[in-house]
Amino acid sequence: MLTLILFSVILILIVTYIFIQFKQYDYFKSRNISGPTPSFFWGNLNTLWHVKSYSRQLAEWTKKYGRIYGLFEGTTPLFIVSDVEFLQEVFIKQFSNFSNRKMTVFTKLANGKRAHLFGAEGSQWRRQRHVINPTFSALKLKQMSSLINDCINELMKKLPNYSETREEFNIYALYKRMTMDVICRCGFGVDTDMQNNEDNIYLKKCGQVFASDVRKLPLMKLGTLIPSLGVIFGNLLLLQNIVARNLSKIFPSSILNFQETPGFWLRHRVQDIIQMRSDSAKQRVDLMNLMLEAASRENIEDKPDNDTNTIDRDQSVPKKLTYEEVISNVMLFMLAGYETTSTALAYATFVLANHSDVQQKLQNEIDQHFQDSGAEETIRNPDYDLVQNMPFMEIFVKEVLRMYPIASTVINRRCMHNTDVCGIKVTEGAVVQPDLYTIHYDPELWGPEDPNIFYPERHLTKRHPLAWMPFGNGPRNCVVKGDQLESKFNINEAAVIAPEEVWIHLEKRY
Ligand code: HEM
Repeated sequence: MLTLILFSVILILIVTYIFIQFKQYDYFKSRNISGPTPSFFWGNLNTLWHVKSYSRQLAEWTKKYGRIYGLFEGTTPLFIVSDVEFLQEVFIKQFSNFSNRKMTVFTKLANGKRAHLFGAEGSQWRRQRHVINPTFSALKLKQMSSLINDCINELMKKLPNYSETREEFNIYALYKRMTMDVICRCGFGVDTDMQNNEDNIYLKKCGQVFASDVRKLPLMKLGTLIPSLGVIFGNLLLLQNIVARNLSKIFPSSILNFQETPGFWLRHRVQDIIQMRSDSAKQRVDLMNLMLEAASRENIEDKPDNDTNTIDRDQSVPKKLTYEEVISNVMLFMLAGYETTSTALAYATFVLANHSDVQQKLQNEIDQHFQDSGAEETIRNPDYDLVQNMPFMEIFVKEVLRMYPIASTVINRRCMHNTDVCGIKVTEGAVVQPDLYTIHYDPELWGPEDPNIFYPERHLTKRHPLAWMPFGNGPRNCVVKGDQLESKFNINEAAVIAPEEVWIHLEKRY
């Protein structure tokens, strides 16, 4: 009898679960929004996990289903949008309803003590952004110019060898090493020399972090499919790493090769460095120091979310970070800056190699500035102000990132409170994901010149505020501001759309 009751309860639970799942798949139909057919349990993930490019697939579906269509990650509904008015509502006007990103296993894991700016939510995010925003001010970046220039000069020493032999070489690899040196010096406080030491362990570990697509880890996939169990999968991932780390200490040369993931390895190194820096009296101007100045050993109580749309003007937010948060953010800057910036530089080089007219214009502007400034020191060490005064450089960079929006997949917003956007009901938990390729190549937004052509001057015409968003948009955009574009390239996520290699050959001008 008891067996029969138990069996009936389990059966009812399974049937209810299946019924709720099926019902969820009516989400877009009930709103008259079309989209590719989801399959039971997976939603559209089975397709998305197997396509070569997530962003290109979204653009393909936009051609078929229109400017707003629906997808499912497991049972989570995703609005895929290339309608800029809708996006303006979500990213700017209704920011308080859409202040967080899509939930991932890492977001769940990072919630609480360990959260960094990218993953933090609500009032914790607001406090962190309040502290970190000034760290990326023009003044602070200016103070870091010499650290950055040293790394660029190291790269410049290498390039003449290639122009003399006129051999083709993969410049992307050199950019990666240079970018990592910059990040380690500015963010990490370690004077690495990866450009001359290819075996550097930090370079290897960072390379490994990007080589493996974390979204495809089995525990990450499970967390995406069943978000309600995300905390459990996240903690299993953490446990797996703690066990591997301790086993590798006990059996350092075991044939079983116990290893924590590269991300966890990096986190522990950052922890050691922060400890050293906090104990040392020596000061240096870098991102780590700027954050350590705001670090507190005390517990920080965040007030309940007050739905403020502004960050800088809100004086009630405490200007403090915990040590755990400093560690997480140093790690974040390292990962957020490395792949994005080196890839952007690689695309910029690709464009210059293919457009001699653009190359010439940029060269003229640079030559002109150096002639005007005259001083030998400025020529060797161009600073932030000099680079800010180059209008063609600015539109060139903007056009590179319009055609190659490298971090488009990380731009999304999760609905926090049921609301209405442009007449469509969006419920708590649903995600809005812009289809950036369609937006950036939309002739209505970017014409009359063909958006498929590299034409920097198109940025001289005023466009829709949401037509260009390689750094996202609204209060939760990239922490390095738009007016610091060029320094972004100097300063420096598997979400980055990157080429494998960029082979070029150099010729001496004189
Ligand atoms: C070409 C270079 C870069 C590109 C294309 C880029 C792109 C992006 C994008 C698309 C986002 C998401 C924005 C949104 O959701 O609206 C983002 C966020 C972020 N980026 Fe960047 N980024 C770049 C460089 C950097 C650098 C150098 C750093 C720091 C060292 C950085 C730190 C961050 C942080 C901390 C966030 C999270 C902001 C928040 O949630 O409040 N990025 N970035």
